[in-house]
Amino acid sequence: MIKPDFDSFLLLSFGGPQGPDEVMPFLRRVTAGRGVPDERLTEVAQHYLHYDGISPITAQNEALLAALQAEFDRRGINLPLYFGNRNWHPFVTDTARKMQADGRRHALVLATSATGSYSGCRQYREDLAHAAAELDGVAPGFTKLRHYFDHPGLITANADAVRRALAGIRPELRDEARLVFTAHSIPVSMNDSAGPDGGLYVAEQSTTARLVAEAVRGPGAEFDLVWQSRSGPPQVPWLEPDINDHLRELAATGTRAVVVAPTGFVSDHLEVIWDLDEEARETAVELGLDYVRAATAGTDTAFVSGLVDLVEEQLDGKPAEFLGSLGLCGVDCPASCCPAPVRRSA
Ligand SMILES: CC1=C(CCC(=O)O)c2cc3nc(cc4[nH]c(cc5[nH]c(cc1n2)c(C)c5CCC(=O)O)c(CCC(=O)O)c4C)C(CCC(=O)O)=C3C
Ligand SMILES: [Fe+2]
Repeated sequence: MIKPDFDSFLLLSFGGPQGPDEVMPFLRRVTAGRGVPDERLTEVAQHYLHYDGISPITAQNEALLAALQAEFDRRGINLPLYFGNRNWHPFVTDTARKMQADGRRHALVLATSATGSYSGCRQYREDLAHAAAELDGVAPGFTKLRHYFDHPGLITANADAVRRALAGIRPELRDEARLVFTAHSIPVSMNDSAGPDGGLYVAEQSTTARLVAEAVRGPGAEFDLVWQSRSGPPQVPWLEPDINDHLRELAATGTRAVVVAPTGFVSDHLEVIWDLDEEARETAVELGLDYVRAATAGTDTAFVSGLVDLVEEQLDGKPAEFLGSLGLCGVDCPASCCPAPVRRSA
């Protein structure tokens, strides 16, 4: 295949409400056809309203864009940057229309999910396809960058954050503090069908967690990978254990301190600050655990530089460094990979 001439860059993300009136429309949009019960929506709406209905994710993506722009400038990469979301303004369809009007023909796309799974990879591909289908005339081409769950930039940023978090644990408990990594829970069936051979989501999340734990504490370091932010109807199995149950289990078996690192997310968005800084912290306090939450990669310089390495990998065909052994999945996914779940009504 002839390599396309890339002329633009698109940051593709989830989106979040920017005021109280936007909360319910946003939640209905996210969960349309997904069988998420109304009680769950009402509960999640309260989490957003706790922050005046403003999800931090949009400002965080704008900060990431500015950091990427600075790194592009530093390296002489001359691609204009665009930003679009799946679920809220700026919608990727509107962004694609703007790109078309600006004469852009082929964009490199960075999704704010570092791993495979329907929600984190295939659905973003669908979002791009829908956006292109909405346009009159020739739509820009979109080439998604590979998954970066094992990229040294992401690992370094998270390892530095875990070290800073450990420094916040009482000195006498620091060495014994348990390293607990979290990622978004997904339905077990979604993990079973993730990647060319299934199970890719858990495999990639485990790789990130292991690489970060080993960067901090050396080869063979112990760690736990658990899940947060479960949605869906109660009768459908999702990945377990939940972080709160896990903290109870740890406390019951003698753990006195934990650092919780949400390595499954790239910014401190609402699911991080609510589920970990409010809920899980409260659980930990009740249990008498020392608890410090590590920051996500955000605009960490190692992370941003690593992302730009992925851009350069596409521009000059030079493979970027990666530490894991799961290959370059995320660049040329087979069509059968990470299929959409069966739609259901609430
Ligand atoms: C794998 C994954 C990621 C990580 C990859 C990625 O980053 O893309 C992620 C990220 C995010 N999820 C987010 C928010 C929500 N996710 C929900 C619901 C769901 N998430 C799912 C999966 C994931 N989600 C799934 C399988 C559902 C069930 C409905 C469905 O099958 O689609 C719901 C509905 C209400 C509820 O929580 O029940 C909300 C509000 C926000 C924004 C936070 C903010 O506003 O700052 C972000 C970044
Ligand atoms: Fe989600």
